[in-house]
Amino acid sequence: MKIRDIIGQEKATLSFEVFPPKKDTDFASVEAAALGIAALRPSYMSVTYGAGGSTKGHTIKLANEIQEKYGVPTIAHLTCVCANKDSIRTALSEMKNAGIENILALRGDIPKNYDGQVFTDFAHASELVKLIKESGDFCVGGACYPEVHPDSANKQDDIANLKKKVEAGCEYLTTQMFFDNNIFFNFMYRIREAGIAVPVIPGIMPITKRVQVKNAVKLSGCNVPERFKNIVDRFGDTEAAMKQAGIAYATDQIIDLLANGVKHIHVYSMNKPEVAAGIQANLSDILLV
Ligand SMILES: NC(=O)C1=CN([C@@H]2O[C@H](COP(=O)(O)OP(=O)(O)OC[C@H]3O[C@@H](n4cnc5c(N)ncnc54)[C@H](O)[C@@H]3O)[C@@H](O)[C@H]2O)C=CC1
Ligand SMILES: Nc1nc(=O)c2c([nH]1)NC[C@@H]1CN(c3ccc(C(=O)N[C@@H](CCC(=O)O)C(=O)O)cc3)CN21
Repeated sequence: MKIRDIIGQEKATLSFEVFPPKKDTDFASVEAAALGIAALRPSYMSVTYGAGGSTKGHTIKLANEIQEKYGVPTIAHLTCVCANKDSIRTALSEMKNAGIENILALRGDIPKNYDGQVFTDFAHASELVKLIKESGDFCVGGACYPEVHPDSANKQDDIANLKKKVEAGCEYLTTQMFFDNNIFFNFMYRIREAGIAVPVIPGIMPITKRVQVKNAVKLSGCNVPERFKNIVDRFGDTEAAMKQAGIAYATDQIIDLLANGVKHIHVYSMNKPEVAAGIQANLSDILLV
């Protein structure tokens, strides 16, 4: 099923993200975690993709299993760093054969210590979006940055580039993580004013370990509010307490978004079924309203 149809319905949606293993030997544990999340029957799940197709086989296998075993629709990420048009066409044809109908078109993170050329046929996700739309009947999503992409000179440029991505055929957007909902609401105002009209799904990252704060900031440049810093300072050394607090913080953010008219929520659940289940349980009645 296409994501545009899932989010086109009246019902609110909650979706979860999983990532494939880098090493073959880790496949079984990741598979168990991903299927544990699929067993919660979220509205859909996304499966990430390593630079240059380094996890291609695992991404496709996980997405296919989630769909076949649990009937949960998936969106496979596809990144164009360290890729060329041929390798992307091959990946798309393998995805199509595995029954994957949705692709999240990303430029991708630039890998450290990569020997080859990082940008060859593609410099931006917008170029990847165009190729995917030309290559078959896929629903294509993309990423957007309420706090501005770290490589962008300024907000205006970033929004102008986002508009190009939508004009290339990107049908909906998922945001980079943020920990202050006001930043999301301001971003929505700015992009709607710029004429970007596609659905935008906030991406919420439950921080359940202290180390994730540093990583989240490094990946996204996101602002960490004082209220959130205090939580990590106080509970970050106690695993169970930090997990509970992280689930509660993410839940609180989600409830505020839903209360302000947002209908669809994506959770960066990071292969943690207990975190996905905790958030889902906290929202069980709220999502029905
Ligand atoms: N769930 C996930 O795994 C997520 C991953 N990401 C990561 O975020 C990073 C960026 O990926 P994307 O957003 O797909 O990149 P993108 O290509 O859309 O944007 C990257 C930079 O290039 C600029 N840009 C985009 N299109 C342009 C154009 N046509 N002309 C000139 N400049 C342009 C943007 O303003 C931005 O600064 C990647 O590392 C991606 O993997 C982001 C969000 C979620
Ligand atoms: N630029 C970018 N790249 C991504 O891959 C990405 C995003 N942004 N934004 C959305 C999600 C969030 N991502 C994240 C967020 C945190 C960690 C992280 O903290 N990783 C720890 C592991 C901690 C744990 O066990 O949970 C690490 O040490 O790598 C990794 C990926 C992946 N996604």
